Formats: sequence, structure tokens, C-alpha cells
Amino acid sequence: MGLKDKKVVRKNRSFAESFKHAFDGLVILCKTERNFRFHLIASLIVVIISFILKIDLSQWVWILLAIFIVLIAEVVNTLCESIVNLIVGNKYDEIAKKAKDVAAAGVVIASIFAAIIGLLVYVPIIFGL
Ligand SMILES: Nc1ncnc2c1ncn2[C@@H]1O[C@H](COP(=O)(O)OP(=O)(O)OP(=O)(O)O)[C@@H](O)[C@H]1O
Repeated sequence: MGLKDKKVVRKNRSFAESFKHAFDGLVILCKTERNFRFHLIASLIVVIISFILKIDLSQWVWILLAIFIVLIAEVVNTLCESIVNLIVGNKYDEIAKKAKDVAAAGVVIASIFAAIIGLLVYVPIIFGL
């Protein structure tokens, strides 16, 4: 193993370095997590529809809240999966299953919240209520 292969762990030295690593995390999410990509594309479609329907400021607040809660739930889900895999690897473990299933349930709960917000905002506009 050459010198350049030796990677060391150290604290971030600046805000810029912290931000760079956070950005790396975003790239990893987009490249490796199919569900995160799906939610990102769905979010983009929702934003475009919202512009077309000319929703007002308070409606934008609710829609953006719903979008970001789902994305954050996906981040927590991926984080949980990574930590569980790091600890147990491929070994079957009931607690690992519980952790992953509960994290996935968080995404489902966030998605239900987003669907309810979507109905409350768009149905009255579309049906002129
Ligand atoms: N080590 C394990 N021990 C027991 N069950 C596990 C283990 N790893 C995964 N599972 C089960 O398999 C399911 C799928 O796990 P996996 O790691 O493939 O998640 P995933 O398909 O990436 O999930 P998501 O679709 O939420 O991204 C988990 O929800 C869990 O029920």
C-alpha cells in the first residue's frame, strides 16, 4: 500500500471544509440512493406545478416544509442503514432489522404528511373550492 492510499481521520479545519464534506454527502445521496433521487425529482415536479398554479406565500411555506421533511427523513433513513451495515454487516440481526424498518417508517410518515399537505393545497385550487 503506497503512502497516498493511507487515509486518516481528522476534524474539519474550516467552515469551508465542513461544507465541502456536507456537499460530498449530498452527492453520495444522489448517486447511491434511488429513493432519495425519486423524492428529489418528485419535489422538482411539485415546485413546477406550484409555480403553474400560482400558489400563495403561506401555501409555499407548507409545500416546502413537506418537501424538506421527506428529504430529511430519507437522509435519516440512509444514515441509519449505513450505521447498521457498519456494525452488523451482512449478518442477520433482529435489532438491525428493527432499526432499518423504523427508519423506513419515518420516511412513510413524512410522505403521508406531504401527501396530506398536497391535497389541502392543490385540491381547492384545482376544483375551485
Ligand atoms: N442485518 C440485517 N438483519 C436483519 N434484517 C435486515 C438486515 N439488513 C436489512 N434487513 C431487512 O431488509 C430490509 C431492506 O434492507 P436494506 O439494507 O436493503 O434497505 P434498503 O432496501 O436500502 O432500504 P430503503 O428501500 O429504505 O433504502 C430492511 O428494511 C430490513 O427489514
